[in-house]
Amino acid sequence: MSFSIAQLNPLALLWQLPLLCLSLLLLKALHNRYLTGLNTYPGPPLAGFTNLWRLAYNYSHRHAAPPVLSLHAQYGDVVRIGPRCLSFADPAAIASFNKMEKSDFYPVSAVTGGGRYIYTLFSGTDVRWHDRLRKSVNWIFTPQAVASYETLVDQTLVLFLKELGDRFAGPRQEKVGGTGTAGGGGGGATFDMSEWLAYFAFDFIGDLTYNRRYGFVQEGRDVDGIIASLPALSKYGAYIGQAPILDRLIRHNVVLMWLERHGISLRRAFPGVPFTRARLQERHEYDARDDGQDEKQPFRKGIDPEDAEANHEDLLDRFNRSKVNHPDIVTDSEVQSMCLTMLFAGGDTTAITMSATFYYLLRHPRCYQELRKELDAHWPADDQLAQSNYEAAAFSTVRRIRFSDTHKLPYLTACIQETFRIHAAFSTMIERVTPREGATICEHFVPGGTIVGANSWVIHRNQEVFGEDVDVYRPERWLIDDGEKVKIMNRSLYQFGGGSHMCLGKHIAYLEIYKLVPSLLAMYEIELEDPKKELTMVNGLFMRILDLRVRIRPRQPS
Ligand code: HEM
Repeated sequence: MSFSIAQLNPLALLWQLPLLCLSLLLLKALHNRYLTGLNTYPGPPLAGFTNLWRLAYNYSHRHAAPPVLSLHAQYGDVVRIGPRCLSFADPAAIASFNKMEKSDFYPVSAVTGGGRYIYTLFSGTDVRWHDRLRKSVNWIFTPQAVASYETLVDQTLVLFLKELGDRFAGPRQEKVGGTGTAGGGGGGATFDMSEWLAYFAFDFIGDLTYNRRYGFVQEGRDVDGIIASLPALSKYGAYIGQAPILDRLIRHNVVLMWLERHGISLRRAFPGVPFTRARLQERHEYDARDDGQDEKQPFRKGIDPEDAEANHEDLLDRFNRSKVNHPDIVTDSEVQSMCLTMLFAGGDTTAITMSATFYYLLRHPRCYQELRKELDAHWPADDQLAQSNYEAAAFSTVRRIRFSDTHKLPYLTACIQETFRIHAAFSTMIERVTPREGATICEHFVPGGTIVGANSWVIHRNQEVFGEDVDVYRPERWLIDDGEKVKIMNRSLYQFGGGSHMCLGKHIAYLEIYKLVPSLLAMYEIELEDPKKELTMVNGLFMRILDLRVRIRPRQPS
Protein backbone atom coordinates (compact mmCIF):
# COMPACT_ATOMS: atom_id res chain seq x y z
CA MET A 1 0.00 0.00 0.00
CA SER A 2 1.49 3.33 -1.04
CA PHE A 3 1.31 6.49 1.17
CA SER A 4 1.92 10.14 0.30
CA ILE A 5 2.05 13.33 2.46
CA ALA A 6 -0.86 14.68 0.45
CA GLN A 7 -3.07 12.00 2.02
CA LEU A 8 -2.61 13.49 5.52
CA ASN A 9 -5.72 15.27 6.65
CA PRO A 10 -4.71 18.36 8.73
CA LEU A 11 -8.06 18.40 10.53
CA ALA A 12 -7.75 14.77 11.54
CA LEU A 13 -4.24 15.46 12.79
CA LEU A 14 -5.51 18.37 14.88
CA TRP A 15 -7.82 16.21 16.97
CA GLN A 16 -5.40 13.29 17.04
CA LEU A 17 -2.65 15.46 18.56
CA PRO A 18 -4.31 15.80 22.00
CA LEU A 19 -4.96 12.05 21.95
CA LEU A 20 -1.29 11.44 21.23
CA CYS A 21 -0.23 13.78 24.06
CA LEU A 22 -2.63 12.06 26.43
CA SER A 23 -1.27 8.64 25.48
CA LEU A 24 2.30 9.85 26.09
CA LEU A 25 1.34 11.29 29.48
CA LEU A 26 -0.34 8.01 30.38
CA LEU A 27 2.75 6.06 29.40
CA LYS A 28 4.91 8.43 31.45
CA ALA A 29 2.60 8.03 34.47
CA LEU A 30 2.75 4.24 34.17
CA HIS A 31 6.52 4.39 33.84
CA ASN A 32 6.65 6.61 36.93
CA ARG A 33 4.52 4.26 38.91
CA TYR A 34 6.06 0.91 37.99
CA LEU A 35 9.54 1.42 36.53
CA THR A 36 11.39 3.72 38.90
CA GLY A 37 12.44 1.02 41.34
CA LEU A 38 10.30 2.26 44.24
CA ASN A 39 7.37 -0.18 43.96
CA THR A 40 8.27 -1.94 47.17
CA TYR A 41 7.77 1.24 49.19
CA PRO A 42 4.28 1.86 50.57
CA GLY A 43 2.40 5.08 49.97
CA PRO A 44 -0.83 6.55 48.65
CA PRO A 45 -1.60 4.77 45.35
CA LEU A 46 -1.75 7.94 43.23
CA ALA A 47 1.52 9.35 44.56
CA GLY A 48 3.61 7.04 42.37
CA PHE A 49 2.03 8.26 39.11
CA THR A 50 2.76 11.97 39.25
CA ASN A 51 4.28 14.70 41.38
CA LEU A 52 1.06 16.65 40.88
CA TRP A 53 -0.41 14.40 43.56
CA ARG A 54 1.96 15.64 46.27
CA LEU A 55 1.51 19.22 45.11
CA ALA A 56 -2.27 18.97 45.44
CA TYR A 57 -2.11 16.96 48.67
CA ASN A 58 0.21 19.40 50.43
CA TYR A 59 -1.62 22.46 49.15
CA SER A 60 -5.02 21.21 50.23
CA HIS A 61 -3.68 20.70 53.78
CA ARG A 62 -1.86 24.03 54.03
CA HIS A 63 -3.81 25.26 57.08
CA ALA A 64 -2.74 22.39 59.31
CA ALA A 65 0.37 20.52 60.42
CA PRO A 66 2.26 19.00 57.44
CA PRO A 67 0.05 16.18 56.11
CA VAL A 68 3.05 13.89 55.67
CA LEU A 69 2.66 13.27 59.41
CA SER A 70 -0.52 11.30 58.80
CA LEU A 71 1.04 9.48 55.83
CA HIS A 72 3.79 8.17 58.12
CA ALA A 73 1.18 7.21 60.72
CA GLN A 74 -0.60 5.21 58.04
CA TYR A 75 2.26 3.73 56.00
CA GLY A 76 5.23 3.54 58.37
CA ASP A 77 8.76 4.91 58.53
CA VAL A 78 9.41 5.19 54.78
CA VAL A 79 6.65 6.48 52.51
CA ARG A 80 6.64 6.91 48.76
CA ILE A 81 5.17 10.37 48.21
CA GLY A 82 6.08 10.84 44.55
CA PRO A 83 7.20 8.88 41.47
CA ARG A 84 10.82 9.23 42.59
CA CYS A 85 10.41 10.54 46.10
CA LEU A 86 10.63 8.93 49.54
CA SER A 87 9.96 10.53 52.90
CA PHE A 88 11.75 9.12 55.98
CA ALA A 89 10.58 9.35 59.58
CA ASP A 90 13.57 7.89 61.40
CA PRO A 91 16.02 10.51 62.77
CA ALA A 92 18.82 8.01 61.99
CA ALA A 93 18.26 8.76 58.29
CA ILE A 94 19.41 12.37 58.63
CA ALA A 95 23.11 11.48 58.60
CA SER A 96 22.71 9.88 55.15
CA PHE A 97 20.99 12.96 53.69
CA ASN A 98 23.73 15.26 54.91
CA LYS A 99 26.15 13.89 52.32
CA MET A 100 23.79 14.21 49.33
CA GLU A 101 23.07 16.98 46.84
CA LYS A 102 19.94 19.13 46.79
CA SER A 103 16.97 18.37 44.54
CA ASP A 104 15.30 20.54 41.88
CA PHE A 105 12.95 21.75 44.61
CA TYR A 106 15.41 24.52 45.52
CA PRO A 107 15.91 26.59 42.33
CA VAL A 108 12.13 27.05 42.18
CA SER A 109 12.56 29.47 45.12
CA ALA A 110 15.12 31.62 43.31
CA VAL A 111 13.98 35.18 42.69
CA THR A 112 14.82 36.89 39.43
CA GLY A 113 16.16 40.30 38.58
CA GLY A 114 16.29 41.66 35.03
CA GLY A 115 15.22 38.27 33.67
CA ARG A 116 18.03 36.34 35.36
CA TYR A 117 18.05 33.91 38.26
CA ILE A 118 19.48 35.31 41.48
CA TYR A 119 20.69 32.16 43.19
CA THR A 120 21.32 32.15 46.91
CA LEU A 121 23.02 29.63 49.18
CA PHE A 122 19.52 28.22 49.72
CA SER A 123 18.19 28.16 46.15
CA GLY A 124 21.38 27.36 44.22
CA THR A 125 22.25 23.73 43.44
CA ASP A 126 25.77 24.16 42.06
CA VAL A 127 27.73 22.31 44.74
CA ARG A 128 31.13 23.83 43.98
CA TRP A 129 29.73 27.38 43.92
CA HIS A 130 27.82 26.77 47.15
CA ASP A 131 30.80 25.31 49.02
CA ARG A 132 33.20 28.04 47.97
CA LEU A 133 30.75 30.85 48.72
CA ARG A 134 29.82 29.36 52.07
CA LYS A 135 33.48 29.02 53.07
CA SER A 136 34.13 32.64 52.06
CA VAL A 137 31.36 34.07 54.25
CA ASN A 138 31.38 31.56 57.09
CA TRP A 139 33.47 33.80 59.35
CA ILE A 140 30.57 36.28 59.49
CA PHE A 141 28.23 33.72 61.10
CA THR A 142 30.43 32.03 63.72
CA PRO A 143 29.23 32.15 67.36
CA GLN A 144 32.06 34.60 68.16
CA ALA A 145 31.14 36.95 65.32
CA VAL A 146 27.44 36.73 66.18
CA ALA A 147 28.05 37.56 69.85
CA SER A 148 29.40 40.92 68.67
CA TYR A 149 26.03 41.69 67.01
CA GLU A 150 24.30 41.88 70.39
CA THR A 151 24.40 45.68 70.53
CA LEU A 152 22.47 45.75 67.27
CA VAL A 153 19.79 43.42 68.63
CA ASP A 154 19.66 45.68 71.67
CA GLN A 155 18.91 48.73 69.57
CA THR A 156 15.98 47.15 67.71
CA LEU A 157 14.78 45.45 70.89
CA VAL A 158 14.67 48.69 72.87
CA LEU A 159 12.60 50.24 70.12
CA PHE A 160 10.33 47.18 69.94
CA LEU A 161 9.69 47.07 73.71
CA LYS A 162 9.10 50.79 73.84
CA GLU A 163 6.68 50.78 70.90
CA LEU A 164 4.71 47.88 72.38
CA GLY A 165 4.49 49.75 75.67
CA ASP A 166 3.51 53.07 74.15
CA ARG A 167 0.98 51.59 71.77
CA PHE A 168 -0.58 48.75 73.70
CA ALA A 169 0.27 48.78 77.38
CA GLY A 170 0.37 52.39 78.40
CA PRO A 171 -1.70 55.55 78.39
CA ARG A 172 -0.40 56.84 75.04
CA GLN A 173 -2.95 55.12 72.81
CA GLU A 174 -3.20 57.42 69.82
CA LYS A 175 -0.39 55.70 67.91
CA VAL A 176 -1.95 52.26 67.48
CA GLY A 177 -0.61 50.53 64.36
CA GLY A 178 -0.60 47.11 62.73
CA THR A 179 -3.79 45.30 63.69
CA GLY A 180 -3.90 46.62 67.24
CA THR A 181 -7.00 47.97 68.92
CA ALA A 182 -6.75 50.77 71.43
CA GLY A 183 -7.42 49.63 74.96
CA GLY A 184 -8.86 51.47 77.92
CA GLY A 185 -6.81 53.66 80.25
CA GLY A 186 -3.92 51.83 81.90
CA GLY A 187 -3.22 49.59 78.92
CA GLY A 188 -4.61 46.25 77.92
CA ALA A 189 -5.04 46.84 74.18
CA THR A 190 -4.93 43.67 72.10
CA PHE A 191 -2.66 43.27 69.12
CA ASP A 192 -1.35 40.60 66.79
CA MET A 193 1.90 39.52 68.36
CA SER A 194 2.92 37.39 65.35
CA GLU A 195 2.78 40.52 63.22
CA TRP A 196 4.87 42.56 65.67
CA LEU A 197 7.45 39.81 66.11
CA ALA A 198 7.84 39.80 62.33
CA TYR A 199 8.36 43.59 62.43
CA PHE A 200 11.09 43.04 65.01
CA ALA A 201 12.81 40.16 63.20
CA PHE A 202 12.85 41.88 59.82
CA ASP A 203 13.92 45.24 61.23
CA PHE A 204 16.78 43.61 63.08
CA ILE A 205 17.89 41.76 59.94
CA GLY A 206 17.75 45.07 58.01
CA ASP A 207 19.84 46.76 60.66
CA LEU A 208 22.28 43.88 60.80
CA THR A 209 22.65 43.70 57.03
CA TYR A 210 22.61 47.37 56.03
CA ASN A 211 22.84 49.36 59.26
CA ARG A 212 19.34 50.43 58.36
CA ARG A 213 16.02 49.19 59.66
CA TYR A 214 13.11 48.80 57.29
CA GLY A 215 11.07 50.93 59.72
CA PHE A 216 8.43 48.30 60.54
CA VAL A 217 8.64 48.62 64.32
CA GLN A 218 8.81 52.39 64.33
CA GLU A 219 5.86 52.80 61.99
CA GLY A 220 3.91 49.79 63.24
CA ARG A 221 3.27 48.59 59.71
CA ASP A 222 4.74 46.61 56.85
CA VAL A 223 6.56 49.42 55.02
CA ASP A 224 6.60 48.88 51.20
CA GLY A 225 4.76 45.57 51.67
CA ILE A 226 8.05 43.68 51.95
CA ILE A 227 6.87 41.29 54.68
CA ALA A 228 3.54 40.69 52.94
CA SER A 229 5.30 39.79 49.70
CA LEU A 230 7.26 36.94 51.26
CA PRO A 231 4.50 34.38 51.97
CA ALA A 232 3.57 34.28 48.28
CA LEU A 233 7.20 33.65 47.44
CA SER A 234 7.58 30.85 49.94
CA LYS A 235 4.20 29.34 49.07
CA TYR A 236 5.25 29.23 45.44
CA GLY A 237 8.59 27.61 46.32
CA ALA A 238 6.98 25.08 48.62
CA TYR A 239 4.16 23.93 46.34
CA ILE A 240 5.50 24.37 42.81
CA GLY A 241 8.71 22.88 44.24
CA GLN A 242 6.80 19.58 44.57
CA ALA A 243 6.55 19.45 40.77
CA PRO A 244 9.46 21.66 39.65
CA ILE A 245 8.77 21.15 35.97
CA LEU A 246 5.80 23.53 36.34
CA ASP A 247 8.17 26.30 37.36
CA ARG A 248 9.44 26.53 33.77
CA LEU A 249 5.91 27.45 32.72
CA ILE A 250 5.27 29.92 35.51
CA ARG A 251 7.85 32.04 37.36
CA HIS A 252 10.95 30.94 35.48
CA ASN A 253 9.13 30.86 32.19
CA VAL A 254 11.75 31.24 29.44
CA VAL A 255 9.63 33.66 27.41
CA LEU A 256 8.92 35.96 30.35
CA MET A 257 12.56 35.82 31.42
CA TRP A 258 13.72 36.62 27.87
CA LEU A 259 11.34 39.59 27.69
CA GLU A 260 12.62 40.83 31.05
CA ARG A 261 16.20 40.60 29.85
CA HIS A 262 15.12 42.88 27.02
CA GLY A 263 13.49 45.40 29.34
CA ILE A 264 9.86 44.24 29.01
CA SER A 265 8.39 43.16 32.32
CA LEU A 266 4.83 41.85 32.52
CA ARG A 267 4.90 41.23 36.26
CA ARG A 268 5.73 43.06 39.45
CA ALA A 269 9.25 42.51 40.80
CA PHE A 270 9.57 41.10 44.30
CA PRO A 271 9.97 44.35 46.35
CA GLY A 272 12.97 42.96 48.27
CA VAL A 273 15.07 43.03 45.09
CA PRO A 274 14.80 46.78 44.33
CA PHE A 275 15.19 47.51 48.05
CA THR A 276 18.38 45.45 48.20
CA ARG A 277 19.74 46.98 45.01
CA ALA A 278 19.09 50.49 46.38
CA ARG A 279 21.06 49.62 49.54
CA LEU A 280 23.96 48.23 47.50
CA GLN A 281 24.07 51.33 45.33
CA GLU A 282 23.91 53.59 48.37
CA ARG A 283 26.84 51.75 49.96
CA HIS A 284 28.83 51.76 46.76
CA GLU A 285 28.46 55.54 46.60
CA TYR A 286 29.35 55.92 50.27
CA ASP A 287 32.46 53.76 49.92
CA ALA A 288 33.56 55.63 46.80
CA ARG A 289 33.20 59.03 48.51
CA ASP A 290 36.45 60.61 49.65
CA ASP A 291 35.69 62.20 53.01
CA GLY A 292 39.31 63.02 53.72
CA GLN A 293 39.68 60.59 56.64
CA ASP A 294 42.48 58.04 56.86
CA GLU A 295 40.17 55.35 58.09
CA LYS A 296 36.65 55.16 56.71
CA GLN A 297 33.94 55.07 59.39
CA PRO A 298 31.23 52.40 59.21
CA PHE A 299 28.25 53.43 57.10
CA ARG A 300 26.13 54.56 60.04
CA LYS A 301 27.18 54.94 63.61
CA GLY A 302 25.25 53.32 66.41
CA ILE A 303 22.64 55.12 68.47
CA ASP A 304 25.25 56.30 70.93
CA PRO A 305 28.28 57.80 69.14
CA GLU A 306 30.37 57.27 72.29
CA ASP A 307 29.56 53.56 72.31
CA ALA A 308 32.50 51.90 70.59
CA GLU A 309 30.72 48.54 70.59
CA ALA A 310 27.80 49.91 68.61
CA ASN A 311 29.99 51.38 65.89
CA HIS A 312 30.73 48.29 63.94
CA GLU A 313 30.65 46.92 60.44
CA ASP A 314 27.33 45.61 59.19
CA LEU A 315 26.96 42.42 57.17
CA LEU A 316 27.14 44.29 53.88
CA ASP A 317 30.55 45.68 54.86
CA ARG A 318 31.57 42.15 55.77
CA PHE A 319 30.29 40.62 52.53
CA ASN A 320 32.25 43.33 50.71
CA ARG A 321 35.31 42.37 52.73
CA SER A 322 34.83 38.75 51.62
CA LYS A 323 34.70 40.08 48.07
CA VAL A 324 38.13 41.67 48.53
CA ASN A 325 39.56 38.55 50.17
CA HIS A 326 38.01 36.02 47.76
CA PRO A 327 37.58 37.86 44.46
CA ASP A 328 37.49 34.59 42.53
CA ILE A 329 34.23 33.52 44.21
CA VAL A 330 32.58 36.57 45.81
CA THR A 331 31.59 39.15 43.21
CA ASP A 332 28.93 41.88 43.34
CA SER A 333 26.43 39.24 42.34
CA GLU A 334 27.26 37.07 45.39
CA VAL A 335 27.11 40.13 47.67
CA GLN A 336 23.61 40.85 46.37
CA SER A 337 22.66 37.20 46.78
CA MET A 338 23.88 37.11 50.39
CA CYS A 339 21.93 40.28 51.25
CA LEU A 340 18.77 38.82 49.74
CA THR A 341 19.28 35.55 51.63
CA MET A 342 19.34 37.44 54.89
CA LEU A 343 15.90 38.80 54.05
CA PHE A 344 14.40 35.50 52.84
CA ALA A 345 15.95 33.17 55.38
CA GLY A 346 16.42 35.39 58.40
CA GLY A 347 13.09 37.11 59.03
CA ASP A 348 10.10 34.79 58.92
CA THR A 349 11.92 31.80 60.42
CA THR A 350 12.92 33.61 63.60
CA ALA A 351 9.63 35.49 63.90
CA ILE A 352 7.70 32.22 63.65
CA THR A 353 9.87 30.58 66.31
CA MET A 354 9.35 33.50 68.69
CA SER A 355 5.59 33.51 68.03
CA ALA A 356 5.44 29.79 68.72
CA THR A 357 7.48 30.23 71.90
CA PHE A 358 4.97 32.73 73.28
CA TYR A 359 1.93 30.83 72.05
CA TYR A 360 2.95 27.63 73.82
CA LEU A 361 4.01 29.46 76.98
CA LEU A 362 0.72 31.32 77.12
CA ARG A 363 -1.27 28.14 76.50
CA HIS A 364 0.64 26.48 79.36
CA PRO A 365 0.49 28.89 82.32
CA ARG A 366 2.46 26.50 84.51
CA CYS A 367 5.43 26.71 82.09
CA TYR A 368 4.96 30.46 81.76
CA GLN A 369 5.17 30.89 85.56
CA GLU A 370 8.13 28.50 85.84
CA LEU A 371 10.04 30.48 83.24
CA ARG A 372 9.15 33.79 84.87
CA LYS A 373 10.43 32.43 88.17
CA GLU A 374 13.77 31.53 86.59
CA LEU A 375 14.08 34.90 84.87
CA ASP A 376 13.05 36.93 87.93
CA ALA A 377 15.63 35.12 90.02
CA HIS A 378 18.32 36.44 87.68
CA TRP A 379 16.86 39.81 86.79
CA PRO A 380 14.35 41.13 89.34
CA ALA A 381 11.70 43.14 87.53
CA ASP A 382 11.93 46.00 90.03
CA ASP A 383 14.81 47.75 88.25
CA GLN A 384 12.86 48.42 85.10
CA LEU A 385 9.70 49.21 87.06
CA ALA A 386 11.53 52.14 88.63
CA GLN A 387 11.99 53.77 85.20
CA SER A 388 9.75 56.65 84.27
CA ASN A 389 8.82 55.62 80.74
CA TYR A 390 8.82 52.59 78.45
CA GLU A 391 11.93 53.64 76.59
CA ALA A 392 13.98 53.97 79.77
CA ALA A 393 12.58 50.69 81.09
CA ALA A 394 13.35 48.93 77.81
CA PHE A 395 16.87 50.31 77.78
CA SER A 396 17.56 49.15 81.32
CA THR A 397 16.00 45.71 80.68
CA VAL A 398 17.88 45.03 77.48
CA ARG A 399 21.18 46.18 78.93
CA ARG A 400 20.83 43.87 81.93
CA ILE A 401 19.70 40.74 80.12
CA ARG A 402 22.87 39.66 78.33
CA PHE A 403 22.99 36.87 75.77
CA SER A 404 26.03 35.34 77.50
CA ASP A 405 23.80 34.73 80.55
CA THR A 406 20.46 33.88 78.94
CA HIS A 407 21.59 30.94 76.87
CA LYS A 408 22.83 29.21 80.03
CA LEU A 409 19.41 29.27 81.73
CA PRO A 410 18.07 25.71 81.83
CA TYR A 411 14.31 26.36 81.81
CA LEU A 412 14.51 29.03 79.13
CA THR A 413 16.62 26.69 77.01
CA ALA A 414 14.18 23.84 77.58
CA CYS A 415 11.28 26.07 76.45
CA ILE A 416 13.14 27.10 73.30
CA GLN A 417 14.19 23.54 72.43
CA GLU A 418 10.63 22.34 73.00
CA THR A 419 9.32 25.08 70.70
CA PHE A 420 11.79 24.05 67.99
CA ARG A 421 10.63 20.47 68.44
CA ILE A 422 6.90 21.05 68.35
CA HIS A 423 6.78 23.89 65.82
CA ALA A 424 9.82 23.80 63.49
CA ALA A 425 9.63 26.96 61.37
CA PHE A 426 10.92 25.23 58.23
CA SER A 427 8.04 22.85 57.68
CA THR A 428 8.71 21.40 54.25
CA MET A 429 10.66 18.24 53.53
CA ILE A 430 14.40 18.91 53.30
CA GLU A 431 15.02 17.23 49.93
CA ARG A 432 18.19 15.57 48.73
CA VAL A 433 18.95 13.27 45.77
CA THR A 434 20.63 9.87 46.01
CA PRO A 435 23.87 9.53 44.04
CA ARG A 436 23.89 7.67 40.70
CA GLU A 437 24.89 4.36 42.33
CA GLY A 438 22.02 4.58 44.84
CA ALA A 439 22.25 4.68 48.62
CA THR A 440 21.34 2.61 51.64
CA ILE A 441 19.36 4.63 54.14
CA CYS A 442 18.37 3.03 57.44
CA GLU A 443 18.90 -0.38 55.81
CA HIS A 444 16.68 0.45 52.81
CA PHE A 445 18.30 0.44 49.39
CA VAL A 446 17.19 3.45 47.34
CA PRO A 447 17.99 3.66 43.61
CA GLY A 448 20.13 6.53 42.25
CA GLY A 449 18.37 9.76 41.31
CA THR A 450 15.64 9.35 43.95
CA ILE A 451 14.54 12.33 46.01
CA VAL A 452 14.87 11.43 49.67
CA GLY A 453 14.42 13.51 52.76
CA ALA A 454 12.61 14.21 55.97
CA ASN A 455 10.26 16.78 57.34
CA SER A 456 11.32 18.05 60.77
CA TRP A 457 7.69 17.92 61.98
CA VAL A 458 7.86 14.15 61.43
CA ILE A 459 11.37 13.67 62.82
CA HIS A 460 10.48 15.68 65.93
CA ARG A 461 7.54 13.42 66.69
CA ASN A 462 9.53 10.22 66.85
CA GLN A 463 8.31 8.51 70.02
CA GLU A 464 11.44 6.42 70.55
CA VAL A 465 13.56 9.55 70.73
CA PHE A 466 11.26 12.13 72.30
CA GLY A 467 8.86 10.01 74.37
CA GLU A 468 5.27 8.89 73.95
CA ASP A 469 3.74 12.32 74.48
CA VAL A 470 5.30 13.88 71.36
CA ASP A 471 2.19 15.95 70.62
CA VAL A 472 2.31 17.62 74.02
CA TYR A 473 4.32 20.77 74.76
CA ARG A 474 6.44 19.79 77.75
CA PRO A 475 9.76 21.64 78.24
CA GLU A 476 10.59 19.31 81.14
CA ARG A 477 11.44 16.52 78.67
CA TRP A 478 14.72 18.41 78.11
CA LEU A 479 15.50 18.59 81.82
CA ILE A 480 15.80 14.92 82.71
CA ASP A 481 18.89 13.46 84.42
CA ASP A 482 19.56 11.01 81.59
CA GLY A 483 22.31 12.96 79.79
CA GLU A 484 22.62 10.35 77.03
CA LYS A 485 18.91 10.61 76.15
CA VAL A 486 19.06 14.41 76.04
CA LYS A 487 22.10 14.17 73.77
CA ILE A 488 20.14 11.94 71.37
CA MET A 489 17.15 14.33 71.45
CA ASN A 490 19.43 17.28 70.69
CA ARG A 491 21.07 15.38 67.85
CA SER A 492 17.67 14.53 66.41
CA LEU A 493 16.40 18.10 66.27
CA TYR A 494 16.30 18.97 62.58
CA GLN A 495 14.91 22.50 62.69
CA PHE A 496 18.09 23.96 61.19
CA GLY A 497 18.66 21.16 58.64
CA GLY A 498 22.06 19.50 58.52
CA GLY A 499 25.35 18.83 56.75
CA SER A 500 26.86 21.36 54.38
CA HIS A 501 23.49 23.15 54.10
CA MET A 502 22.88 23.47 57.83
CA CYS A 503 21.33 26.87 58.51
CA LEU A 504 24.09 29.48 58.27
CA GLY A 505 22.20 31.94 60.46
CA LYS A 506 21.35 29.70 63.39
CA HIS A 507 23.52 31.59 65.88
CA ILE A 508 21.87 34.82 64.79
CA ALA A 509 18.48 33.22 65.39
CA TYR A 510 19.58 32.08 68.85
CA LEU A 511 20.84 35.55 69.65
CA GLU A 512 17.49 37.13 68.75
CA ILE A 513 15.38 34.56 70.54
CA TYR A 514 17.50 34.46 73.71
CA LYS A 515 17.40 38.24 73.90
CA LEU A 516 13.79 38.93 73.02
CA VAL A 517 11.95 36.25 74.98
CA PRO A 518 13.35 37.08 78.45
CA SER A 519 13.29 40.83 77.81
CA LEU A 520 9.63 40.85 76.82
CA LEU A 521 8.70 38.69 79.81
CA ALA A 522 10.71 40.96 82.12
CA MET A 523 8.81 44.04 81.02
CA TYR A 524 5.25 42.91 80.43
CA GLU A 525 2.50 40.64 81.64
CA ILE A 526 1.21 38.91 78.52
CA GLU A 527 -2.05 37.03 78.03
CA LEU A 528 -3.87 35.54 75.07
CA GLU A 529 -6.96 37.45 74.01
CA ASP A 530 -8.76 34.11 73.70
CA PRO A 531 -6.95 31.41 75.71
CA LYS A 532 -9.03 28.67 74.04
CA LYS A 533 -8.29 29.66 70.45
CA GLU A 534 -6.19 27.13 68.54
CA LEU A 535 -3.10 28.28 66.69
CA THR A 536 -3.78 29.70 63.23
CA MET A 537 -1.14 28.32 60.87
CA VAL A 538 -0.45 28.51 57.15
CA ASN A 539 2.12 26.28 55.59
CA GLY A 540 4.48 27.30 52.80
CA LEU A 541 8.19 26.72 53.11
CA PHE A 542 7.60 27.87 56.66
CA MET A 543 4.78 27.10 59.07
CA ARG A 544 3.64 30.68 59.59
CA ILE A 545 1.63 31.71 62.62
CA LEU A 546 -1.13 34.24 62.09
CA ASP A 547 -3.38 36.25 64.30
CA LEU A 548 -1.73 35.59 67.64
CA ARG A 549 -3.76 38.15 69.50
CA VAL A 550 -2.48 39.06 72.94
CA ARG A 551 -2.90 41.72 75.57
CA ILE A 552 0.06 43.17 77.47
CA ARG A 553 0.40 45.16 80.66
CA PRO A 554 3.45 46.55 82.42
CA ARG A 555 4.86 44.19 85.05
CA GLN A 556 3.64 44.82 88.57
CA PRO A 557 6.06 44.70 91.53
CA SER A 558 6.19 41.10 92.80
C1 HEM B 1 14.71 29.94 63.94
C2 HEM B 1 15.19 30.46 62.86
C3 HEM B 1 15.66 29.67 61.66
C4 HEM B 1 15.33 28.42 61.23
C5 HEM B 1 14.35 27.45 61.88
C6 HEM B 1 16.08 28.16 60.03
C7 HEM B 1 16.02 26.96 59.30
C8 HEM B 1 16.82 26.68 58.22
C9 HEM B 1 16.86 25.41 57.55
C10 HEM B 1 16.01 24.20 57.90
C11 HEM B 1 17.76 25.50 56.55
C12 HEM B 1 18.19 24.39 55.61
C13 HEM B 1 17.23 24.19 54.47
C14 HEM B 1 17.63 23.03 53.58
O1 HEM B 1 18.72 22.48 53.62
O2 HEM B 1 16.76 22.68 52.80
C15 HEM B 1 18.29 26.85 56.58
C16 HEM B 1 19.23 27.31 55.69
C17 HEM B 1 19.71 28.60 55.73
N1 HEM B 1 19.42 29.58 56.66
FE1 HEM B 1 18.22 29.39 58.25
N2 HEM B 1 16.83 29.25 59.74
C18 HEM B 1 16.62 30.20 60.71
C19 HEM B 1 17.18 31.46 60.80
C20 HEM B 1 18.08 31.97 59.91
C21 HEM B 1 18.67 33.28 60.00
C22 HEM B 1 18.40 34.29 61.11
C23 HEM B 1 19.49 33.41 58.91
C24 HEM B 1 20.35 34.58 58.50
C25 HEM B 1 20.41 35.73 59.07
C26 HEM B 1 19.43 32.18 58.15
C27 HEM B 1 20.13 31.91 57.00
C28 HEM B 1 20.14 30.70 56.34
C29 HEM B 1 20.93 30.45 55.15
C30 HEM B 1 21.88 31.41 54.46
C31 HEM B 1 20.64 29.13 54.75
C32 HEM B 1 21.21 28.37 53.55
C33 HEM B 1 22.41 27.59 54.02
C34 HEM B 1 23.07 26.77 52.95
O3 HEM B 1 22.37 26.14 52.14
O4 HEM B 1 24.31 26.74 52.92
N3 HEM B 1 18.57 31.32 58.79
N4 HEM B 1 17.71 27.54 57.62
